[in-house]
Amino acid sequence: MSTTEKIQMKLSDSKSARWTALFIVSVTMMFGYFFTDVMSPLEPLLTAAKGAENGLGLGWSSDEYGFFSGAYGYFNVFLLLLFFGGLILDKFGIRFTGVLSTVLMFGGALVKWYAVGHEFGGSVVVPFFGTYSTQVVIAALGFAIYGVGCEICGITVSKVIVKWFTGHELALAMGVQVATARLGTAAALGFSLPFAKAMGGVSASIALGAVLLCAGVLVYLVYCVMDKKEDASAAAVATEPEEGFKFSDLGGLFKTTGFWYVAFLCLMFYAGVFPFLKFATKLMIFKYGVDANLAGLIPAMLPFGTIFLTPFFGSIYDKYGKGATLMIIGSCLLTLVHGVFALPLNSWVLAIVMMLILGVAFGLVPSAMWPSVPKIIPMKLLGTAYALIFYIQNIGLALIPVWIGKVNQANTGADGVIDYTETMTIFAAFGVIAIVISFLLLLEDKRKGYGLQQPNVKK
Ligand SMILES: C[C@H](N)C(=O)N[C@@H](CCCCN)C(=O)O
Repeated sequence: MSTTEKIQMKLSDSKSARWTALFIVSVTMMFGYFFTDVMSPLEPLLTAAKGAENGLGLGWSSDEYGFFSGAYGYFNVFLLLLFFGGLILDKFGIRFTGVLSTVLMFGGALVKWYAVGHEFGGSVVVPFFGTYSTQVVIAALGFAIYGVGCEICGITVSKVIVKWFTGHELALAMGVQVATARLGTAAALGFSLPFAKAMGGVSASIALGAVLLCAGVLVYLVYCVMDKKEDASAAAVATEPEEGFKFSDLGGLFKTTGFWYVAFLCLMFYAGVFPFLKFATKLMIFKYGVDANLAGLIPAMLPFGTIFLTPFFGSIYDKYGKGATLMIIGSCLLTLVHGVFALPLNSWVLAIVMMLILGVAFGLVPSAMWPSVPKIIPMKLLGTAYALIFYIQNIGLALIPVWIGKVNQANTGADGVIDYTETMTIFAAFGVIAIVISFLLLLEDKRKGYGLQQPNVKK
């Protein structure tokens, strides 16, 4: 049999097979993203006085809400679990790590659901953070466990996509996966608050998320069957044995400057998006005077825009290249939007326009950044590389909500209204740093020839 005939036998060379694999893992991630943001639009209820808002208020402070929101990243960052997750992925493979991570997500969700649905007396001192009510601390514990699962699942899915799409439509596939995930975020931002109100409790939205995560475990098991078939077909056509992961290879990863630029761009860019979303619903109410029942819909526009734009920009990158340029433009837009949010302009129309522009930025940077990683780092280290990037990003996801929660608390007037000028200036500053890093990445690409400005699809 000729080599060409052998290559055709690989399962991932079948267009329908690789897009089916992508669809399956994307659905698992979508359920995860729903859960990640299911609490964001509930901030007005969580921070309303106990029993207020038709008995739905939980009486959390802004500081407690910030502590809880950051919990997603605590175990990933402080216990280094995400870093170990990357090593587990490279060592034990996609099937084991994927199942482990989806089960962790589901388990963490159950703990959070239990915490929010029950009354606990007293408070707990959390070293270095502050003193929070027992309910907040247990909910944060559940969210921290969930966060470990979700992040490890994220790096696993990234590796799945690189495995199936290298040499094909890699950036488009990553864009489609991210777009599907954004559907989950949009659904959470748009429906979580009305759902909680209709069902008579905040915990109802969390329960819905937990049910979806349970389905996510089952969906991933279906992917495992496909993955096994792909491995069998790849082994049948392999001409050379694939080089395995060795701990000694990590040195090369640490010495790659381009890798660090991507990691810090990721930290700064995502610091300006995900933590912002956690506070955006209340921003719309207090700064732009939007009705509390509709306020979640404006932040929900952000992920909706990216559903179309991320695959669109991904296919531009696949066909025409210019990955570093796309990242620079995205970082500039992020800065513009947060800069405008910091200004004393209170029109809700402006808020909507800015949210749409942020959606463009949020389409541009992820569509170019994630497919650029395999151009800088070899496949055998990809799990660890994605894990380290996610790790550094999680430092921001863990600590920035805590910081913003405290800033909002400090800027809350006697009437309970928050002045968002300082908060939004902080977010704008993240954008400025992202611009600088993305230029450095472009220069490094010119120096090292990673091919970030080159198309991904091989003609
Ligand atoms: C939150 C998570 N760590 C993250 O960064 N997610 C990215 C998508 C990563 C996909 C990589 N192939 C996002 O933009 O949501």
